Amino acid sequence: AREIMKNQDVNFLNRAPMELADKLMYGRRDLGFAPYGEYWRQMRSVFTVHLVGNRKVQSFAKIREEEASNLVEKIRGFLNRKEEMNLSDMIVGFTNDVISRVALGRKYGNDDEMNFRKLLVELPQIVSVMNIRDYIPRLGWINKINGFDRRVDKLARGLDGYLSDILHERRERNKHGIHENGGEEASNLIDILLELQRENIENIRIDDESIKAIILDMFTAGTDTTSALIGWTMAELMKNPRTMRILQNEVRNNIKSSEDNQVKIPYLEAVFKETLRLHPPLPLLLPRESIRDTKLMGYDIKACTPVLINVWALGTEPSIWENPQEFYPERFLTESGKNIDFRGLNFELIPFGAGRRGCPGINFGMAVAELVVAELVSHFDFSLPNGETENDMDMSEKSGLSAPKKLPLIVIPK
Ligand code: HEM
Repeated sequence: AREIMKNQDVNFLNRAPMELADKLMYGRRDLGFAPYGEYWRQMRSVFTVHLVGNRKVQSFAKIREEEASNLVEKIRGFLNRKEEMNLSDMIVGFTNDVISRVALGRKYGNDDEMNFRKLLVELPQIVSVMNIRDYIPRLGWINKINGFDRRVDKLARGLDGYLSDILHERRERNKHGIHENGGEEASNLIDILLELQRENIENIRIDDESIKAIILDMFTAGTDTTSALIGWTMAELMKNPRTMRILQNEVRNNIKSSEDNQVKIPYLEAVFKETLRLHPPLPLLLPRESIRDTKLMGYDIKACTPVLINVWALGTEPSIWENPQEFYPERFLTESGKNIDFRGLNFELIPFGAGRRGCPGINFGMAVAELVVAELVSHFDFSLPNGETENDMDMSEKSGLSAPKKLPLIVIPK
């Protein structure tokens, strides 16, 4: 992993071509699936500087907080009824609402918008399917027979229709230069992209298809990954009541002693590192591809060789980690453990990848995940339904490019 993403990063900067990305992301005009080259470089700079840079992530704090409060209120609705609820579905809905508000400046109210929401939820699920045609082209006919091709075409048409309407609507609204927040600064990503398009900043030519593809990136790359992380964190906390109790105490004490909910809680960070170690949302990262012939640890690698990096194996490798299958956040609080971070420098823990093609949305995703988990564990205790205990919990993953929990997490809140 270090050889590919650090020492020879420049030789492995391409993404392996994926048919679904061609169809759904306007011929790979997004960032995540764009082939290596000038267009990718420009979009990467637009993304990291203008869309998910630190200042931007901070400016979306209010949206995160409002949506986390909405989730807490929804869960409160279950309290008196003592009913079980599907926490996994609620987490997916929450993540989607945050990203929709940030990206599109809107939430879903009427039926038409709810249809769009359904498509946005379906998008990352479809993209994460291991498409047989990418691996064994001769078996591609299977996708025609089982209806997969039709489903993808319908999804692409549906998304494009809604996104074109939204672009038109935002252009009309922004004609007078007044943004939703009444200020001069655009408050959502689609407005920022339209502004960049108008002003032709840094000589980057952004057409409508680039805007639509970049917006879809937020949903493909941002929602499934972030909700898988939140879902796994809650599942591991339910499975490990000792850890849940320590975390609840830490969070509740911190909230009491501080007005500022941006404060870092070391135990919460350790819980996230431990979850990302055991359940990386993209266990094989996003497939890369070599851009030229090279020699890798003595082997000859041809140009255009697809590369998969098994970060799940790195996170559970017994020669690196003590009791690797045990959920034990304290390992990240010891003298040696506290220096291990997930930002691409410590190759034993690289759930966000590393190097120039590493995830640009780390701060965005972690800000959403940290806030909502802190809110959930500080407001509620949770138990399992039907007298189940933590030993009965099924912790298997769904298979695909992303790996959320296979069975939904059903809980009773108190
Ligand atoms: C817990 C949440 C997340 C995880 C675990 C995650 C993980 C990853 C991984 C493993 C990659 C591939 C890295 C590589 O090839 O080295 C990636 C790429 C990417 N991620 Fe994330 N991600 C998360 C959240 C987000 C969010 C919230 C956004 C958007 C705001 C985002 C946007 C992207 C984009 C655009 C790329 C492609 C970058 C490129 O190809 O240049 N991610 N992510």
